[in-house]
Order: sequence, then C-alpha cells, then structure tokens
Amino acid sequence: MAWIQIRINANAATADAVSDLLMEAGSASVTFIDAKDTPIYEPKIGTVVFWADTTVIGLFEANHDMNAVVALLKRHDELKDNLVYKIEQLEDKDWEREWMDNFHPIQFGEKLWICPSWRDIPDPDAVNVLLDPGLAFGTGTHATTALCLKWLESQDLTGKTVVDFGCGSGILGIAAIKLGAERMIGIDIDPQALEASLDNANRNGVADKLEVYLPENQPEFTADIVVANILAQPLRELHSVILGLLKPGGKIAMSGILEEQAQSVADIYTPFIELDEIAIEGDWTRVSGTKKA
Ligand SMILES: C[S@@+](CC[C@H](N)C(=O)[O-])C[C@H]1O[C@@H](n2cnc3c(N)ncnc32)[C@H](O)[C@@H]1O
Repeated sequence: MAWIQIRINANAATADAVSDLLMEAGSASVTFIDAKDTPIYEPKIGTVVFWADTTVIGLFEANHDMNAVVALLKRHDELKDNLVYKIEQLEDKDWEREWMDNFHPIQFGEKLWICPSWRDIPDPDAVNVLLDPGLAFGTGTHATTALCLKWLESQDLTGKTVVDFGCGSGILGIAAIKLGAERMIGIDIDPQALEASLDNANRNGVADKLEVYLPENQPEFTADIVVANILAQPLRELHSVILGLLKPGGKIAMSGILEEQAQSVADIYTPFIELDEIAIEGDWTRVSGTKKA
C-alpha cells in the first residue's frame, strides 16, 4: 500500500496539539522527531516534549485528502498563521523503517512494559507486552492509551473477564491478560484492529484467552472489567451498550476524552457508575468507576 506523510514544524507549545489534530484528521500513526535529527521521541509517560524544534509526522493512506488535514491544523490558534509543513509520498517500507526506529519500550506503573516486538526487553522479570500495532491504533505513546494502561496496572485482574471496547492493536486487553485476567474480549469497528489484536495475542502467547468481534457480531455476555478508549462522543452515544457489557460491581475505565469533555461523559455515566476522581494527562482524561448494583 502507498502512503502519504505530512511533516510539521512544531515546538513545545504546539507539538501535542499537532499530534491530537493529526489523529483527529484520521492519521494512521503520529511520530515526533527532534528536528535536529537526533534520536527520537518515545517520551516517558507524563513527560512533556520540550525540544525547541520538533517535527511531528502524520501518516495517511495515499488517497487521503491532505487539504482537509492542513485546513484542520490551521484552525488551531497557534498554527493558523505559521504552519510550516511538507507533504511527501512514501513507499510502505520507507515509513515502516522510520516508524520502527522511533518506537521504544515504555514502562507503565511499577511492573508493566509495552515493548516493540523487534526490540530487546529491558526487564525480563516485568510484565512485558510485545507489540506490533500494524495499522491499528495503540502503541502506548498516546496519553489516552497510557491512562488506561496505568489504570489496568493498578487493578487486581486475577481471573477476570475484560472487555477492550475499541481494541485497536489489542494493547489494553493483552496487557490485562498479562496482568492476570482470564479472558479478553476485543471489540472494534475496524477489521484491521481485530487482525492486529489477534497477531499481538499470538506474539504474547495468549491467543487462547482472547476473542475479537466486530460490534455487529459480538455475542451476549457481561464482564468484570471494561476499558473503552474511544472518543467522548461514542462513549456518550453508546453508554447503554457499554454499560450492558459490565456486571454489577464491575469496573470501567474510559478515555479518548478531552479535559473539557470529561464532565459531559461523567454526567451520562453517573446514574449507573460510582465514579472515581477523573484522571488527567496532558489534554486528555480518564473517567473510571464501579457499576452500581
Ligand atoms: C483511540 S483507538 C484505541 C486503541 C487501543 N484500545 C488503545 O487504547 O490504544 C480507538 C479504537 O476504537 C475503535 N472504535 C471507534 N469507534 C468505535 C465503536 N463505535 N465501536 C467499537 N470500536 C470503535 C477504532 O477503530 C480504534 O481502533
């Protein structure tokens, strides 16, 4: 498949906003590089990109409307008058090589590591998830995934059934299994996400504990834990579907919610969920809690 990428000059003030806008525009992946070409971004969670000149690269399928991407970026106050960018056609393998160079192991909480499947594992005694996201979302570098991983790492998952709603690469559900869950059910509207989740489950030797479904094919069941890293709007619109997957007393964590949207999501779930404090990382939040009996 052919790809097109946009490289954008950014800085500490704009890099995260550019990344979020590229995701919103439908980018298959977003990468940060130091514009001076020195090694590359894989920030520790909770740290801020501080290079004075960072290049943010968004990758899109070759037929993507890049004028629409540029228009979306220019709606941002700090970019509208000084957006510097370059659009390039890429061969599949060029992008893969660049992206693989940029993805390094990242630690979440005390014991969980997400490790690119082509790199050495830093701590063999840790809970290691080997990951190749393929074309699906979910490497752990995005704050929304990080918020969910940290939440999972803090739960007792032993023997639990976990739903990963919007599973992408399968990163959350596979981490849950590695952290002790008995069964993971991944649901996604994107067939490539289901494929990536199965590949990653195989990579981690947990394929026998994982099932994946398109929403229209999912069987009836209820789970002990639901993680849903989609966006605020589907979280609000699908609240009865999502709550229907969770047992009374079960726990839920939702992300993909910008800070200004968190209250509107909490308001919809609060009749059914005893809510925890909302967690914040950068512009993003996690809304979590326990289902009322
Ligand atoms: C932000 S990614 C999250 C991927 C991964 N769970 C993570 O945390 O990194 C959101 C995923 O939700 C899927 N998605 C979006 N809307 C959905 C819906 N209504 N039902 C199921 N999946 C959905 C997308 O295809 C995408 O794979």
